[in-house]
Amino acid sequence: MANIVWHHTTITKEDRRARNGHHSAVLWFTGLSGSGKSTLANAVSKKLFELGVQNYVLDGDNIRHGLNKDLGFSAEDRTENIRRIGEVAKLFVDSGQFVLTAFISPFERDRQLVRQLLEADEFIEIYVKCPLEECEKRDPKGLYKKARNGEIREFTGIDSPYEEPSSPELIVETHLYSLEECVNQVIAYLRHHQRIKGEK
Ligand SMILES: Nc1ncnc2c1ncn2[C@@H]1O[C@H](COP(=O)(O)OS(=O)(=O)O)[C@@H](OP(=O)(O)O)[C@H]1O
Ligand SMILES: Nc1ncnc2c1ncn2[C@@H]1O[C@H](COP(=O)(O)OP(=O)(O)O)[C@@H](O)[C@H]1O
Repeated sequence: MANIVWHHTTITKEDRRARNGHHSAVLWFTGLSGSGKSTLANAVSKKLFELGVQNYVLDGDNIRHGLNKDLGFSAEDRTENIRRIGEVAKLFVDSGQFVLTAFISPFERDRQLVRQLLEADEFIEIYVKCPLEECEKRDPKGLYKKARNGEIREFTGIDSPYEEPSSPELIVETHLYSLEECVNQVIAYLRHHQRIKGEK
């Protein structure tokens, strides 16, 4: 970028991690609308909070009301949505915290670009897997019904694609396991890979 010089901060990411007593990373939840991304991200956030792990949830609906309110659901806008969220997530990692992101993020390439923004141990892709039929049955916001009626266009899974992650760190199947079991699977992953302390 012309005439813009990166300013190095006095307090480093390592300083902040040392103060917090834990690693920092992105937990990137991806999946269809209604698969359980928000529910799961918030439940994992609560569990991490109880364990004394600094964390914050970035959620699709909320970000689209503020930072990304200029973006719609065309492929280009979804790509820009994920690019900005990736940059924000990186700032959270730099601040020494865990950041849990709950976005459909339907394109493999966009998720890969976010992964490349971060160090290898800072990006944990969690595929929140649930069959379309089940998501449609849940329809927590009534959006699938609208999409089927033609009231919403370019709806993921109906007339806009979802590309399954090719090699996620974790797959959580919300139609097979309870919310509590899914939370435990995420926490177990973090402990097993020494991202947080504790036994499992
Ligand atoms: N056309 C269309 N397709 C998909 N989703 C739609 C659409 N229109 C509105 N919504 C609502 O917006 C939420 C998805 O926003 P995201 O930012 O996660 O989408 S994306 O990652 O840019 O694809 C999504 O939220 P979740 O249900 O939490 O996934 C929907 O509530
Ligand atoms: N194991 C599970 N994990 C997460 N959500 C689940 C699970 N089982 C059922 N659900 C339900 O599925 C719905 C998921 O909605 P939501 O979290 O808004 O999905 P998304 O953010 O992916 O659109 C909620 O009504 C939630 O109670």
